[in-house]
Amino acid sequence: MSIAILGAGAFGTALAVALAARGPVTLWARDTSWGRDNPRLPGVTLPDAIHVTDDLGDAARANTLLLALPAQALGGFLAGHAVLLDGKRLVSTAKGIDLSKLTGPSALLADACPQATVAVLTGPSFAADIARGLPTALTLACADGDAGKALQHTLSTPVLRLYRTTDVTGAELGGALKNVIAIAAGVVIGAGLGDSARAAIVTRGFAEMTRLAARLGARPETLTGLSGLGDLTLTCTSAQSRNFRYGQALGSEQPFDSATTVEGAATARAVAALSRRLGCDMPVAAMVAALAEGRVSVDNAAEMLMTRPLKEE
Ligand SMILES: NC(=O)C1=CN([C@@H]2O[C@H](COP(=O)(O)OP(=O)(O)OC[C@H]3O[C@@H](n4cnc5c(N)ncnc54)[C@H](O)[C@@H]3O)[C@@H](O)[C@H]2O)C=CC1
Ligand SMILES: O=C(CO)COP(=O)(O)O
Repeated sequence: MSIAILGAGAFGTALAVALAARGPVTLWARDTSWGRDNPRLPGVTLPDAIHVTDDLGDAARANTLLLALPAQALGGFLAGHAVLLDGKRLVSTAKGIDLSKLTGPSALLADACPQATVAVLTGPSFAADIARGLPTALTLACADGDAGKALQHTLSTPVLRLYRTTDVTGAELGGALKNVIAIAAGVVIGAGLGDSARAAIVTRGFAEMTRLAARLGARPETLTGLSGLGDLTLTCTSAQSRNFRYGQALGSEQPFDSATTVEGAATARAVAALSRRLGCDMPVAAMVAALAEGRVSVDNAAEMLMTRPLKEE
């Protein structure tokens, strides 16, 4: 099975390093001027088994293509290149909800490439950890159980352990929504509101993650698995997380580098639109969207969440 990774950001590069332990991997990037040392993943020199190319036609000859692009870039990329990808095994690593279509990456892939086998790779995993060969467990979600099993075997290594599910909706929503809650957790810590408040926002955030996911047809157990609770735990507790750090900057009114990929900001806006459409109450996500757009202050956001009507848990 030949493998290519499309997108040489931190995660695409880290996956290439991990999979190169099993055999040759092609890594496609728009710009390959960095040679064997990708500034998106500092301190890692690519092993020889990775073929780096800026020729998408060359990369797309592989039969398994991992799309490691940000969620808001995926639709535009597919609009330009779907013809090269259709019919392949396509695995998205994007953790977000497309703002214009209000869908996850699997629907974008299926719409653009109707003959492809579509899957999602998600779960708790920092690129730097994967690139260092630290043990990591992820979820491979594919609606076609046999295709999912084949992909699980193709993409697992001794240190990259993939569990599989056919619940693509649940797996990709877990990965997208945890980023929104991680921003909220970062805001709490950045604003000095304390660890107790963080535990509260993460738990209530998880409640609304499961509520929206259930409305969209996800299975509850998927949300309590690696792709949901697992990734929520990681992202809300680690300063390695860009979403958490962005939240910290918002909470402490510090500047944040706008070139950093922060999936949860756009996804919070997408979730706010979805929650209005579905009549599904998502107060933490709504507050993250308002904070990211500068519509409320941190003090107001905390007060608004604390003074909502009292209710059963
Ligand atoms: N970094 C991490 O630890 C993890 C990231 N992810 C997810 O993987 C996805 C990618 O994240 P990262 O690699 O970390 O982001 P990144 O910001 O490091 O890299 C994004 C890459 O996508 C490229 N790109 C953007 N738009 C493009 C387009 N239209 N065409 C071609 N290339 C384009 C950029 O040039 C860049 O190389 C995100 O959805 C993220 O949530 C998932 C698990 C872990
Ligand atoms: O998805 C991730 C870890 O599982 C990476 O999180 P950040 O995008 O917040 O860095």
